[in-house]
This record gives sequence, C-alpha cells and structure tokens, in this order.
Amino acid sequence: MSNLLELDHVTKLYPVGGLFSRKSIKAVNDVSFSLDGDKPEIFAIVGESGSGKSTIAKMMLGNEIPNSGRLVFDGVDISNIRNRAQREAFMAKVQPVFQNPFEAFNPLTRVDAYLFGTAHRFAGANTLQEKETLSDQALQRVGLSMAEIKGRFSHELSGGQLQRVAVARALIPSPKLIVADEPVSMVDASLRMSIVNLFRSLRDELKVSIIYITHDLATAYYISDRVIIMQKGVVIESGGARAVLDNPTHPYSIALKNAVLPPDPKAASAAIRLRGVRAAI
Ligand SMILES: Nc1ncnc2c1ncn2[C@@H]1O[C@H](COP(=O)(O)OP(=O)(O)OP(=O)(O)O)[C@@H](O)[C@H]1O
Repeated sequence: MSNLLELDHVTKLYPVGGLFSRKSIKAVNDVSFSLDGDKPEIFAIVGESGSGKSTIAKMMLGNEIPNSGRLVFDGVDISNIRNRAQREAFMAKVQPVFQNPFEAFNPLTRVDAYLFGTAHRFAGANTLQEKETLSDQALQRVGLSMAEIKGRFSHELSGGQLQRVAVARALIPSPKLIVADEPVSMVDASLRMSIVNLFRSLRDELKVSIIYITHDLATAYYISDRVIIMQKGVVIESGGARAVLDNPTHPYSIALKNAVLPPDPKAASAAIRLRGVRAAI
C-alpha cells in the first residue's frame, strides 16, 4: 500500500500581536493522517471557525509551508516543490475547490475561459476544439454542458451551477486529489445535496480522493468515509465517519453533534451550550 497523501506531525504557526511580537498561534498543531493511494475516499475535516481547517487545506495545496512536520503527496514532500515544472505537475494532481464560486471567477471574464485555460495549462489542449472537448467532458461529469455555459459570465449562473463549473474545472487535469474547502456553504440549501452527491460520484466513478473541509456535521456524516474533528488546531477525534459521528467521545464533538440534532427542543440553545463547552475545554 502506498499513500496518496500523508501528513506527518504537521504544525503551522502564525505570528500574532504585530511586527515586534514574538507571540504566535498554533493554527495547526501536530496533525497526522494519511490517505491510501489504492482506495479513493472522501475524508472530512470538520471543525468550527478558527479550528485550522483552511490552514491544512493551504498546506495541502502547497500555498503554505508547515513550521514542522511533513506533507507528502505521491511520495514527494510538498515543501520541496520548487521549480515551475514540479509545481505544474503537482497542481495537475491536486486541485482545489473553494468556498465561494463567485469569488473564484472574475465577473469580467467569461466562465468558459477558465475551463479553456485549465485545459491548455494542465491537459495539453492547444486548439479551441481540444479545449472545448475537454471542457465539455468535464462539464458533463458534473451535470452541465458546454452549450449551457458557453460565453456566459459568473453572474449569469446560479451559485450551484457556478460551483459545478468550479468542480468541472478541477476535473480537467484528471487530478488524484480534490481539496474542497467549505464547497457547499455558499450554495443554496436546496442545491447543497446535489453538489455533495457529486463528490460521491467522483470518488466512485473517477476514483478521485476528496478532502472535504466543512463545519457542517450533517453533510460530513452523509458523504464521508473517514473524518477528523478539529478544535484549536488539534485533532480531537478521528476514525470512520459513522463510528465517530454516531458515538463522539470528546465533549467538543458531542456538543457539535448536539448542535445539529433535529428536532430537539434544546437545539435552539445548542450554540450557547457549545460556547460553554468550548470555554470549559
Ligand atoms: N495568515 C494568517 N495570519 C495569522 N493568523 C492566521 C492566518 N491564517 C489563519 N490564522 C489563524 O489560524 C487559526 C486557524 O485558522 P483557519 O482559517 O485555518 O481556521 P478554519 O477552521 O479554516 O476557520 P474558518 O472556517 O473560519 O476559515 C485562526 O485562529 C486564524 O485566525
């Protein structure tokens, strides 16, 4: 068995308190886990705001370097990727999907231009015909087509459609890993499940592994194979998604779960209880 991705005691510090301060915050504190290269899975990273989820995503994408520990993708330490050719090869294999599709697409640029650019840069498409063919194949995978989006700008598409285009773009290079940071939190609630189900079909049909970063326990429970729950940079619980989320053992995970349990008369005060638990831990 070889690992697709391994995080080995990864810690990331950020300075706090201004230029001359020596203080720092441990945004990510000694986090370790790995994804199997032979078994595509949806791996959820769950936690409240500030728990370190996005910092992990940035390190996985090579946009931040850990202060200690290693992130190894496909046998290569991500911190050692230096030249342009290595960077391009890495980016083709690890693709991001971000929270807000309206921020990911410049409103003045036609959406298809993003797909064509990716097809050219990462998939060797040179002619317009080749770019259109690759883009259309990816769009079909996410339930759209070139005909539907050609020539259109981001504001002419719904949030759900635009997030699908973002996923299609991520698929064009045939990545091994998609790092999706809160991919449904800006999408209309009625369309959320369709995007979440899309990730499942990508795992099953394209054999892509997906890091699913979310504060939403319900969708994590629904689609993930494994989950880690983070608090203040630390992994406080990890394992099979069902096992962890059916029977959380850490007070913080129990509080997180209670906060989404319907329809509980106490649910309205869940957020307040959660704050109490946080303060107590
Ligand atoms: N560039 C930065 N400089 C200083 N501190 C940072 C920086 N990025 C993140 N942090 C801090 O690191 C901690 C973890 O932040 P991070 O964004 O990873 O959390 P998160 O779980 O993704 O939260 P959210 O869901 O709100 O994005 C927070 O305390 C945050 O303020």
